Amino acid sequence: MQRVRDKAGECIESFGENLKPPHSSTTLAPVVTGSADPTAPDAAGGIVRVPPGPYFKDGPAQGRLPGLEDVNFGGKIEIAVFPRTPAPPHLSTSIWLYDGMAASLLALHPDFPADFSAPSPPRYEIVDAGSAGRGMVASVDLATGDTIARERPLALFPVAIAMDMNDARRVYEAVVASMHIENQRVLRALKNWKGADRAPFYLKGVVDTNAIGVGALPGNKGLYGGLARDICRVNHSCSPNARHSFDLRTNSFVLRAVRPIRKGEEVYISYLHNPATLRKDRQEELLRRYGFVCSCKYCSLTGQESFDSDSNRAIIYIRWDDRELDEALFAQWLAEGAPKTRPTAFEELALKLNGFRMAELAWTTMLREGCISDNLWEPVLARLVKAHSVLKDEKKVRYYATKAAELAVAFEAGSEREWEAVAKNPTKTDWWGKRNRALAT
Ligand SMILES: C[S@@+](CC[C@H](N)C(=O)[O-])C[C@H]1O[C@@H](n2cnc3c(N)ncnc32)[C@H](O)[C@@H]1O
Repeated sequence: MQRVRDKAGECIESFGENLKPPHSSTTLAPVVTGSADPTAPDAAGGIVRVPPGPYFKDGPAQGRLPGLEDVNFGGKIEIAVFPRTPAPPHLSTSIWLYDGMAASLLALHPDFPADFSAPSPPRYEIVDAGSAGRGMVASVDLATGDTIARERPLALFPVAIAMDMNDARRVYEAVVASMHIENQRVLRALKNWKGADRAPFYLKGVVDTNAIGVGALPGNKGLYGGLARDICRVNHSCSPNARHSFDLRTNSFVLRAVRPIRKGEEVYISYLHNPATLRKDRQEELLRRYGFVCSCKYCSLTGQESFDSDSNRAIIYIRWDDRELDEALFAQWLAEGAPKTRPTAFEELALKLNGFRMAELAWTTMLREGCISDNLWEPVLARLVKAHSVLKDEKKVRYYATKAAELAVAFEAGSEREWEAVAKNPTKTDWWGKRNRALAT
């Protein structure tokens, strides 16, 4: 993993550690360089080594940057502006690339960046969000799985960079200088919440504060992060109502609702590795990695409510960690059926812990806590659909399969069609009536 080091060799924390898993990376094709339109930073859109120019300077930047040629750490660095034809600022992205990466990118996606469509009219507004600064609110009612925003990044950067800090600063400046002047203005408006003590230089502070996960790009294993005009304004919640992803082919961030969001409600994503952890651990992680004290609804709870919230997170966390045991218990429940007589106190506990009840507990806890775990929703809903199929409860099978279909869209699981088919024909699954014994409740 590459890391920024300062002169003394000290490792400087890099941004974007919350980034989502890498995209598939593959190989090669040449990139055209040059510029046809002198008013655009790189109208030809291929690789250019851009002039150093002071970043945030008014006026287009173009041409070659002699001063960057000696910057060569972990491979040669190039700065590419895409697309290759003149594009309006909101469709133009500057990318910090290492040797061979542009060719790899174009080999994988020769039409990179492919066209995409964003919801029109827009479904959000950027507003003042109080102590958290600016934030995004929904301007229409949104259902689970709905696309809230789709946006091309202003710039993409490697998450961790191994080079002299002053060299790193020059490359950052060169990336910004290569950006369309309007995009430089947008970048200038983004906040640096890191402060001098947490970022080695101002621009890195801006990137570290605002970058969103992209994953790995073809031709390099390192993770990338990107800045975007509006999606960067989405604040964090430990119970987020939205989730973002990056679509490499179209070079666009996608923001989707993971539960219904009402018009006027703020949109939140999670910056955490795993939001299903205790409040003090979440707060510690956010402070350490992002330098802010979380003021989300769940971190602001006090007394019994805060205790209950921690208990809910523990249930979600444990269930996530406990898949194998869960499977064994579910198999046991299937094989043995439920007791037909009223259970004793001890048996009642055992009944609560069977594989079916565990799934119910995990699902209702996730709903109560507003925290849909990305690793847990599908196995849990699959379990509930199977269990209710076995019990021939058509209504419940339909309900849980519909929830799964919606979440499959929100989490881009690719299984929405299968879930829709189950919801449509609950009695046709291979689990229907498989265990022909009633569950005692
Ligand atoms: C990616 S920016 C989000 C947009 C930012 N609010 C703005 O004004 O541009 C991340 C910064 O927003 C603030 N922030 C985001 N979520 C927060 C939360 N739950 N509690 C407090 N501050 C938060 C922090 O200062 C954080 O460094």
